[in-house]
Amino acid sequence: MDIVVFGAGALGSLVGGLLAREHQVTLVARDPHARRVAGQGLRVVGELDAHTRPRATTEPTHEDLSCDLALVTVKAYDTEVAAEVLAAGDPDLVCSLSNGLCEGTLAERLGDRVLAGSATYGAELVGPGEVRCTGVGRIHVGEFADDRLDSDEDDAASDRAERVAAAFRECGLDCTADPAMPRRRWEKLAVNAGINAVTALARVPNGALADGPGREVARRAARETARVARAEGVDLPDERAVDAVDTVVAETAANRSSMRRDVESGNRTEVDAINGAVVDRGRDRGVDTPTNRTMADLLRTWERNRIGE
Ligand SMILES: NC(=O)C1=CN([C@@H]2O[C@H](COP(=O)(O)OP(=O)(O)OC[C@H]3O[C@@H](n4cnc5c(N)ncnc54)[C@H](O)[C@@H]3O)[C@@H](O)[C@H]2O)C=CC1
Ligand SMILES: CC(C)(CO)C(=O)C(=O)O
Repeated sequence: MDIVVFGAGALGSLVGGLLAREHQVTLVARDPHARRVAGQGLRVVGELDAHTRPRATTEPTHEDLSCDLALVTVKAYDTEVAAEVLAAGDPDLVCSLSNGLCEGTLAERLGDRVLAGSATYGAELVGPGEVRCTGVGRIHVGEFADDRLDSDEDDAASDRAERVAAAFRECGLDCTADPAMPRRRWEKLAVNAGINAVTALARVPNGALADGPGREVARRAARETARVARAEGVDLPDERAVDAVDTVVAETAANRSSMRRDVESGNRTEVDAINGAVVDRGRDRGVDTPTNRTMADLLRTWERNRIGE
């Protein structure tokens, strides 16, 4: 496959670097990372080990963007720009692995070429040209557009999702084509809504939510997310969302969540696409989301002061 990875920071470099084992991959990244990858290739260290030679550029051409698959791995708040740039090319398929509900923004410009995706691999950029795998996880891809989804969730995944998953597996990535991506996206949103904001605000590792008051706040945020999902027609029971939070807390106990890392390094967070999205969609559907609203307000207060508005 001819694959473009748009926004090759930590996750995009890990996935793109591994995909370059078998496919023609172009990383769209920023310098000095792009320059180093173009010159010396990309090193994957940590829990996985690889040295591959994807192409890398800061300014993709129309030809670069006319590929079989464009993987979007920018932070959620950069999705609109990613959609705009990709729409100037001609990718056959586009799939976001970002957290938050980013597919709608992509579909506005790229239509039914958009697949939904989610990733639980852990990645950190060590420096230019080098990415560390901090956790071997799983990738799921599947249909996003309503008119392409089968009503029976037990049905097989679509052919095009199967094709993408097979291309990932060829390179050693654990990837499954999922016929029930809407539920998976909302379940992941519940996990992020529960864990990320609480750990960022309380400055604790994920494992601190295994018991005590932090656990209760995370569970409340996840239950609210499940209620909004159901109001949108997605079958996500409260217990399933809460179990997902508990499982990820146990599996990533020693991790600093991405939102905590953002806050501790003074960077913008993805709160708008996570807790903010739960609040906004809840408001549209008449579902109250007080826990998510409070956490989103607190994080936005921090963000506004960080950038001196
Ligand atoms: N890092 C991880 O372990 C995981 C991350 N995610 C999600 O994946 C997304 C990406 O996360 P990270 O890779 O950690 O973030 P990151 O900040 O390391 O990577 C995003 C990259 O996109 C680049 N970028 C943005 N706009 C660009 C443009 N117009 N042209 C070229 N490059 C551009 C940025 O420079 C940055 O390097 C987030 O939504 C995150 O929540 C999901 C699962 C795991
Ligand atoms: C799953 C979790 C919570 C792991 O830390 C994550 O996705 C994140 O930190 O953004």
